Amino acid sequence: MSAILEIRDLRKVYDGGFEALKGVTLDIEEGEILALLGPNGAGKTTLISTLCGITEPTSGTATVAGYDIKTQYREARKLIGLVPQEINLEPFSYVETNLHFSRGIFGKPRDTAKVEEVLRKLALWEKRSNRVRELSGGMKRRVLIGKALAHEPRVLFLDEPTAGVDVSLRKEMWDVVAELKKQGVTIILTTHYIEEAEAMADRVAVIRGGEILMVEKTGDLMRRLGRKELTVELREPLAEIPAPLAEYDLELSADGLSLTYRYDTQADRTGIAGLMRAFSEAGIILRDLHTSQSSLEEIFVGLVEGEGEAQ
Ligand SMILES: Nc1ncnc2c1ncn2[C@@H]1O[C@H](COP(=O)(O)OP(=O)(O)OP(=O)(O)O)[C@@H](O)[C@H]1O
Repeated sequence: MSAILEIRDLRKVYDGGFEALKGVTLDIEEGEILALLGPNGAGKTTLISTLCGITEPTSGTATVAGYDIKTQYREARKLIGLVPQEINLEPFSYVETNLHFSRGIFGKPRDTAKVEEVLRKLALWEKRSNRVRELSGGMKRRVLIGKALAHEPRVLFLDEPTAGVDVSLRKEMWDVVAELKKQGVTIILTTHYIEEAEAMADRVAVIRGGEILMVEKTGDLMRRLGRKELTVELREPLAEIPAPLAEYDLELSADGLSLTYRYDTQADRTGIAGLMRAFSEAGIILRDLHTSQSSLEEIFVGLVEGEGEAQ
């Protein structure tokens, strides 16, 4: 896979001096779903708006399929579809008309077959002749996605697709996103919910205070989320991990004086009792023990705190 979006040291300082993006660098692979996870005010919308050309970056660069978002704005923007957070549809407009109109804005010729394809993909074909006001909330959100897809973009931004929607609608949205991924669309979605990132995303980028704190595959992230570390200080240094301890996930420090054991707090058994027995059988004398949470947990605790402050 190759990167379709390359973001390099992107900064945004708003008029008045507030620095909303502090040098964001990120690559997004073609066909992947990336969740941008962060508390209120983290800079998620600013990042999306900057990439879509709604907000000017103060410095740094970004390219979409090689096109620079500033110097080759038109080419770059054509490749992007943006689904905003708010439902901003004209209530009396017809579903199908919205999609035709959207294609027109991007200078694409009228294409009934293409619009039909998008409407079918979003299970909206039966509703094509309905007015927006006659649709359910979930359908309206799908029309927004349809509008964003009508000009055949390669990258789709979904800004909080499920903010304020009920559980069944949230699941419906997850299914729509999964279907789009199958069709090869690259998707970047913003969310406050770890659960949502887990359900949809291939990778998660955590943003806070205008900085990307980490980017990681969703599966790895979830595995690490429930993990803790036990550090065992030894009286005598070890040259290597002794054979009786080989079955445990242990890491020996460079000075040989401490061993770190990672365990899953959500597992039925942490394995600590067995590990302690193995230490004793191997004749290893312990000086001290302490546990710590993995840094990822700290990041998430920090995120939750950040969210609390903003509300
Ligand atoms: N036009 C603006 N002028 C000045 N500051 C702004 C402007 N737009 C956003 N900000 C500030 O930039 C920071 C990032 O805002 P942004 O909307 O990007 O965050 P977000 O992560 O999308 O938050 P939310 O989850 O609440 O939508 C916030 O502190 C916000 O107040």
